[in-house]
Amino acid sequence: MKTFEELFEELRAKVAAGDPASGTVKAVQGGVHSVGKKVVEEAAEAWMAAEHEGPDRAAEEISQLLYQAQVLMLATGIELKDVYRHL
Ligand SMILES: N=c1c2ncn([C@@H]3O[C@H](COP(=O)(O)OP(=O)(O)OP(=O)(O)O)[C@@H](O)[C@H]3O)c2ncn1[C@@H]1O[C@H](COP(=O)(O)O)[C@@H](O)[C@H]1O
Repeated sequence: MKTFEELFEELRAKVAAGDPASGTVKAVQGGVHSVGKKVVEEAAEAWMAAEHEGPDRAAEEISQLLYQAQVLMLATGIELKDVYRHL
């Protein structure tokens, strides 16, 4: 189990190091347009799971949505504090 902040730090470090085994590094290299499509895809899957598949499946899809949101932040050069100041 990991928190939102712990996941972001893990992904940030992998991107900074250019870890060749990391799917996140590949996704960030694919650019904002490609990552943005994954955000929309996971948002739709989270919605469908919440409406039709129950809370466990919804939680799983929401975790993927949060992950893709973090990948979008990394692809855009946005840090946690840049987002948090809007909350
Ligand atoms: N939380 C995630 C995570 N959620 C989703 N994904 C990836 O995002 C992609 C989602 O693509 P798809 O929509 O095709 O997923 P899917 O397999 O069809 O599943 P569904 O959405 O249909 O349920 C897949 O490649 C997943 O592996 C994730 N990849 C990584 N993480 C975390 O990020 C860490 C670093 O990962 P790497 O960068 O790969 O080392 C990992 O340890 C995990 O903690």
